[in-house]
Amino acid sequence: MSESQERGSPELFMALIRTESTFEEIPVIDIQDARSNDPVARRKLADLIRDACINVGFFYIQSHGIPDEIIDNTINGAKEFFALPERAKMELDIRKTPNYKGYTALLGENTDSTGRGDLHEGFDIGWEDVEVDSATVIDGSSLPRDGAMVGQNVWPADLPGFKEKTLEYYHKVVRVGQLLFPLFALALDLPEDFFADKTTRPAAIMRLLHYPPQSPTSSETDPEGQQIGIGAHTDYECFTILWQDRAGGLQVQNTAGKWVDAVPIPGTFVVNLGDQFARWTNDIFKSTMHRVINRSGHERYSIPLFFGTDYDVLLEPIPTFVTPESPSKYEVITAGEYVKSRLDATYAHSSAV
Ligand SMILES: O=C(O)CCC(=O)C(=O)O
Ligand SMILES: [Fe+2]
Repeated sequence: MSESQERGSPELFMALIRTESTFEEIPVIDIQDARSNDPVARRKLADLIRDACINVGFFYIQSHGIPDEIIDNTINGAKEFFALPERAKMELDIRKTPNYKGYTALLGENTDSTGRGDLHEGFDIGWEDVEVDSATVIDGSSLPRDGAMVGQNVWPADLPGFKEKTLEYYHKVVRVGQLLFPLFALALDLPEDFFADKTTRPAAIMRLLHYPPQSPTSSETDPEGQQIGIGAHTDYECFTILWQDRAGGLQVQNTAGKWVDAVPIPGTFVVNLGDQFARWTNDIFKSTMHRVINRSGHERYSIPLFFGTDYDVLLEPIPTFVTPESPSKYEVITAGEYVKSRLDATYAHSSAV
C-alpha cells in the first residue's frame, strides 16, 4: 500500500472501485461475525461490506437471526390490515398526521416525480415502545423526542394483535440495524462507534407494503407498463433493511443504466444504502437507484425499515472524503430536514386532507 493509499484515504477508496464498476449481481454477505468478539473477524466482514457499498450499494444479509415465525406473523398481520375496507384504512390516512405515520392508498405516493403514482399501498410506523413479553420490555429512554419527522404512530382499532406483532418485528430489525452501524463505520476506516452518538434515538421508519399484481405482459412503452409498483428512487436515510416475499420485482440500476433483478433469496434480507451515507462519504458509498414492478401475477408484500441518524444530526461529509480533487457535493442539512423534504416531494401530487 503506497503512502497515499493509507487506510482511510480517499485514494484507497477510489482504488477499491473496480475499473469495471458496473455490477450484474448483488453480493450475499453472511453477517454471523457481526456478533463476534474477534476484531479480525469483524474487520473481514467490514471489508466485504465496504466492497458492496462502494461498487453496488446493495447486498443481501444472511444469518440475521430473526426467526421465520416473527416474519410470518408480521406478514399475516399486514395481509389482514390491507384486506380491511378502504374506509377503515383511510381513517389512518398518512396525510392526516403531521409526520408521515399511517396509511397510504394506492397511487398516494409518486416516488419518481416523472411517474403517474405508485401502484402500492403502505402503512408507516416509527419508534414506539412495546412489551414483547413480560420479561422483555423495550426501553423507551431512547425514544425520538424532537426534530422534523417525529410523531406518534396510528393503529387500526379492530385488528387484535396487529400492533404487537408489527412492533415485535420492528424492534428485532432495529437491533440488526444497530449491529450494522459499527460495521459500516469500520468499512469507512472510522472508529466502530463513529455513528453511536449520531444514532441515540433510532430514527427508524418501517413500512408494510402491498403491491397488487400488474399485467405480466405490459411493457414500459404502454401506459399501464409505465405505472409501476414504486417508481425509480434512492432511499433517504443511511441504509434500509428490506424483507421481500417470493414474488420478485425489485430491480436495482447499475452504473451502465441496466436494471438488475434483486431476486428474492429465502432466509435473507436486502440491505441498501441511502442518501445519508452518500452524503457522509461524498458519494464513495453508493445510494443506488431502485424500483419495483410486480409482474408476478401474485400479490406482493415487502417490509423496508429505513435507518437514519438522529433527526437533528447535520449531514456533513466526513473530512477524509473531501479533497481539492473531490470537493463536497452536497449542501449541509439536518437528517430530519432532508428526510422530510423528500417525503414532502413524494406525497406532493396527492391532495392534502
Ligand atoms: O418493496 C420493495 O421491495 C422496495 C421498497 C422501496 O424501495 C422503498 O420503500 O423505498
Ligand atoms: Fe427504496
